[in-house]
Amino acid sequence: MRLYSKKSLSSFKSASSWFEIYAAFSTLTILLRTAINDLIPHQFRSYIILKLEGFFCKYRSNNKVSIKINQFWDEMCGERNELFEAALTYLPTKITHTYKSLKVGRRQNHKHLEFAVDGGDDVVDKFEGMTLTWKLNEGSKEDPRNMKNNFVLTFNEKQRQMVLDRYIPHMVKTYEAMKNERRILKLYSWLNDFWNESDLSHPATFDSLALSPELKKDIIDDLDRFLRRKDLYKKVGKAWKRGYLLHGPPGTGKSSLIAAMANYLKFDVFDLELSSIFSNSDLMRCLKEASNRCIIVIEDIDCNKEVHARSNPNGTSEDQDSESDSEGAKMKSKSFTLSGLLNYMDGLSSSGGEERIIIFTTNHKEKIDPALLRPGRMDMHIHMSFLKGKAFRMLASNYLGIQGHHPLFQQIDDLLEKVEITPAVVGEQLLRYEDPHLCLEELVQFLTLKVNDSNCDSVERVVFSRSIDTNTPN
Ligand SMILES: Nc1ncnc2c1ncn2[C@@H]1O[C@H](COP(=O)(O)OP(=O)(O)OP(=O)(O)O)[C@@H](O)[C@H]1O
Repeated sequence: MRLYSKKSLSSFKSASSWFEIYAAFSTLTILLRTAINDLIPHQFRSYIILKLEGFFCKYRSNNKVSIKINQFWDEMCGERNELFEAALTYLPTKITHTYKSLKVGRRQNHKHLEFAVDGGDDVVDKFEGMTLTWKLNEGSKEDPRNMKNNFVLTFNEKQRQMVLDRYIPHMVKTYEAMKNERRILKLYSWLNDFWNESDLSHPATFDSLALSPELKKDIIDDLDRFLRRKDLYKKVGKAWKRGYLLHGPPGTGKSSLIAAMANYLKFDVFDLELSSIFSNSDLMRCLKEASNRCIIVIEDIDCNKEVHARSNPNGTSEDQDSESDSEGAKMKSKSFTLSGLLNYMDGLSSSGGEERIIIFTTNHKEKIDPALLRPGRMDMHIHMSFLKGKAFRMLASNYLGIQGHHPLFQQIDDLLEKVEITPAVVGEQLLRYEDPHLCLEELVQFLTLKVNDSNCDSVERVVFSRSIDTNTPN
């Protein structure tokens, strides 16, 4: 019994001493907290906390973090995430020979094989001393509409800022360069209120164009200068766009030059038929919907009634008044005017700040409203003329593989000086035989006939006009 009471007494003592320690510790904590709160300013306290966190983070340096890159930025409206596309293109360049899940394929009409990673294996990339691991998570394969794929990029927590500031931009830049290199250019035509897309398969390049070398150089220099001058355009407050007017007879290569420019710049082409535009707001919408880094082409601008009808306040052409009532009413709703087009050309109605090239073509420059032709709207007027000596050498080189001199060249040059003939017609002649020499001999005969014909024509014309003169009563 005594033993029991001694034991309980000692346990009571030890409990009370624990309690005393706890009470003293609590009091000290409260005192410290009050002192810290009262004496140390708030900003200084935050700074110390930050430093302490940083210090302890060092001991957690192997912590991994991940970022997720979804296929769609906004899944509701199907807006694609370009970073996902960038990763999809970039990662196949980073796989090693041990990678097990590579997909290989070639799209229809594409020149290059394409590679893609799939979710079976991680891709490990090294960049500026960092190791980054990519994993593709594929969504439901049963329902392709619900395929919400994503990439998970895992790296060391310490490198978070480096990844965001340097690695991701590096990946996007590589992707842009690869995209440009392999790109299939697109041709868009405005039909039924939207741009219809197809591949631009026109093979023309500046090398294949028969143009005088000086003109070719001027055009290339002008394009290069325009692309280099983004900052200058911004500084002087001009929209970053350049207008070209291509004029000349049919078959002199206006369309071929547009394709050569597109292939040179790697710009898509938006071909706008003005007769499918019914109002200025239509015009603005379709021009705004054209992507940046593109060439907007308005062909045969001289053939467009609305563009001629600037002086008419309603913007409707005179011919329209003679239309039947219902047709007339429909046409009256057409309020597309030249001034709408001029506003766009002046940059008032353009959207983004990216480069755009606008090309008008015409067979009759003299019929175009001078307002459209002034610099700032049409910056460079390019005359596509009939075929002459220097340009013919290029056709001979491209079509027949004749580099340098050929004994028939001088004769052909002389004949070309006497006749107006387009590169399209001569090109057809050069395709007739496989033997280059035979082709040139036939061309000499063809041109000689043309020269004789044109001489006869002019003789006939003189005779005809004389006979009119003699028949005309005084
Ligand atoms: N300068 C040229 N260099 C090389 N080929 C040319 C040239 N001009 C015309 N051609 C050849 O003639 C064909 C027709 O030329 P293109 O359609 O470019 O002429 P265009 O001036 O646009 O004619 P149109 O005014 O009738 O549209 C082209 O497919 C091309 O093969």
